Amino acid sequence: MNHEDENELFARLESELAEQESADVVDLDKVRTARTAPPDETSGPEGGDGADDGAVMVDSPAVSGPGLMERIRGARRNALLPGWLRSKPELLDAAGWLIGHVGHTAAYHAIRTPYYAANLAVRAPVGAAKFTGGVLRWASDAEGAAQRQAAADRGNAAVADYLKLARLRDRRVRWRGAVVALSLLVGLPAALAVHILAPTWLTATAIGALTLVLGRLGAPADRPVISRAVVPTRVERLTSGMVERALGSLGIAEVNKALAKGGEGIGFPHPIRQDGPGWRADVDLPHGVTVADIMDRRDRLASGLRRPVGCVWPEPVSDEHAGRMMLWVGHRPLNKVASPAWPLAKTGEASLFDPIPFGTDQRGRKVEATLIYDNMLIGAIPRMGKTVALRTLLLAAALDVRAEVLVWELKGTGDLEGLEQVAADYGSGPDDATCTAALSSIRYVHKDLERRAKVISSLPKDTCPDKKVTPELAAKPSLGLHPLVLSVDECQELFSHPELGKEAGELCTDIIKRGPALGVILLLATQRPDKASLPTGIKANIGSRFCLRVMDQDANDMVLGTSMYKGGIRATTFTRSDKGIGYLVGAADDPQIVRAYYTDTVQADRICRRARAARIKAGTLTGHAAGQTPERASANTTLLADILAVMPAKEAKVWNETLIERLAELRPEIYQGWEGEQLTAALKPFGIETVQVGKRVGGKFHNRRGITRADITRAAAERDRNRDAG
Ligand SMILES: Nc1ncnc2c1ncn2[C@@H]1O[C@H](COP(=O)(O)OP(=O)(O)OP(=O)(O)O)[C@@H](O)[C@H]1O
Repeated sequence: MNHEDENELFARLESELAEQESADVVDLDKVRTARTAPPDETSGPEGGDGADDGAVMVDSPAVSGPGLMERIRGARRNALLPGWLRSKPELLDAAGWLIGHVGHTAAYHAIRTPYYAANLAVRAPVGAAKFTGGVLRWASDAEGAAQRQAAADRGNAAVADYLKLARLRDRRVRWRGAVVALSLLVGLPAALAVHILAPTWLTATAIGALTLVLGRLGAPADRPVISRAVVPTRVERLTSGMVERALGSLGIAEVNKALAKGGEGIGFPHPIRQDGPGWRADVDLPHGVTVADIMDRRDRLASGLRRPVGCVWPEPVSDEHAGRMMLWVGHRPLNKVASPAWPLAKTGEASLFDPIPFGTDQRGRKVEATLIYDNMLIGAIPRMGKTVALRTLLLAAALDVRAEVLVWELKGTGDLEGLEQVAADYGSGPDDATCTAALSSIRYVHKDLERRAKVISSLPKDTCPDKKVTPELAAKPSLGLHPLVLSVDECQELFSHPELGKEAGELCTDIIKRGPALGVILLLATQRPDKASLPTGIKANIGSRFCLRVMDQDANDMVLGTSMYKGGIRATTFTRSDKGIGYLVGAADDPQIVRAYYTDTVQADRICRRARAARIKAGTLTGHAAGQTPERASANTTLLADILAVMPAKEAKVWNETLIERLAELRPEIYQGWEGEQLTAALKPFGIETVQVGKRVGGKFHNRRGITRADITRAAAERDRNRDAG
């Protein structure tokens, strides 16, 4: 393009730009320069305006991110001492193991000492012969015989060598013979002198020692006299190669691609190290692979590592990216490691305001749970350890003398019967009567929420600044703000009850929502964590969850919370023998794998006797345990009066549905939406049964469930009598 062309182009450009409404001012010199300058790497594909704005590259060559100080401040500090030295239980565990190991070895050999002695005595003659033969061979320079023979066999060519060797032998035999002769000359009379002059014990010790030495010498190399007290199991050290090999065996395409590239995609941000009784590897999985993908294949990973499944525990690292995996490989399967005793089993009291010992993690470290301001749901398939875990929490509650404990065990096997001696209310059985009583107990707790809320709101701000129960407030019996623990084992029996379930679910949901600040703790255990047996409100609001083995994703998420399965927290990976082992969510920031402490019914009974004695001393034994009628509440204290109000005296019997319609008109806030079964259940605690009521409607005769007015008046009179007497 010549100069004229260029001028024409810029003239046109100038006029076009002048026509634009925005009338942007363009620096023509710059545009000229841009045309003549070499193409700028930073300009975008559109050029034009971009040249002026200085388009930004997607990947800036400039170093960005936190500065030096920020990086130094954000750096992770390694612990001064190894984990096992900082954790008392781990230290005690290690010390206990060492003492046990040494003790076992000593006892093992002590028992076998007579056998070892006899064995050595039998072998001593062989040993003596071996010793004599050895001395003779040494004195006669037998070790050089082979060389001398070889030199002799080579004939004249090796005469000089032979003569040299023969001279060497003569010299050796001469001085070695002298040593032997001298030893005999001094040794034999010395031995004789010891035999005659020394006390018997010294002679016996000398003969014993000689026998042992000769016996040891006489033992064949392949049959040692002393057998091994412990056979160490060889645990192969975990290496990055093993981890990569195991990951490669999972059939995950991204991992295989990363490994095919030479392992570039799998990283190890920290060295693999010993962590408690196992190895810990921090692994950066290939891009796009999440820890959940690996956890899903835990059994295959274990196979790839050539370790039992119970030894292999991959976990996400919550404050890292989704591909950072903490792989812990134990020396022994978790379910084979002896479970430590519950720390409060023999002595001690508990405070529900402090963390209470609940179990241990894979590394044997104590895991605690704080019950106050919280609730807990425990779920699993049958026989995995729900009741045992619940019992541990209840035993801790029993050991806090301030706590009022209400125990409902709806299986009927008496797994929690030890707690009857401390419980303010107690019941065992899956029958309707127990479920009804449990519901009354729940109503009592629910009603108490209101009282507690009123007490707290009436307290001055300096006594109760956070508007919640504190240990100081709980210690004042006049306020009635002590911890109130309500537990329902096999709660599915109640929640899926055709008549009682709806009300129980609603009340428990309310207790879960309002109870924590008011010192009310709800503990639920279920073996059927499904929609029908676990009201949504409970599932959504419960704070802490412990999920032992379950069979599918739905049950997992029902207990642990929505999306836990997707996040890799999968109680489905536990095996049949992982009893008492589960995911504990909510007790700490991250989900933890915990083996709950195990206490059997005999131990539980003993602990409860201790707790009862402490409660008697503190004057806090109440209700059922104290032989009093437990405090329970009926569905509605005004129900009887309400029914009498809507059922005129001339009407002897009325259908449930008609009664509900009238009640709903009277008090819609209470009775709206009630169903016939709910009314039946609400009347049960008063001892009122529904009956068949026949009625003609539109010329047709209908028979439906209904209520007799006489029953209501009788129940109301009885209640009033009791009230007056009380
Ligand atoms: N923490 C534990 N450590 C070792 N073994 C345990 C542990 N918890 C439970 N077990 C074993 O599992 C068995 C069943 O426990 P538990 O009765 O608590 O199960 P469950 O889930 O409540 O059963 P179900 O659903 O039938 O009531 C116990 O008898 C015990 O042998």
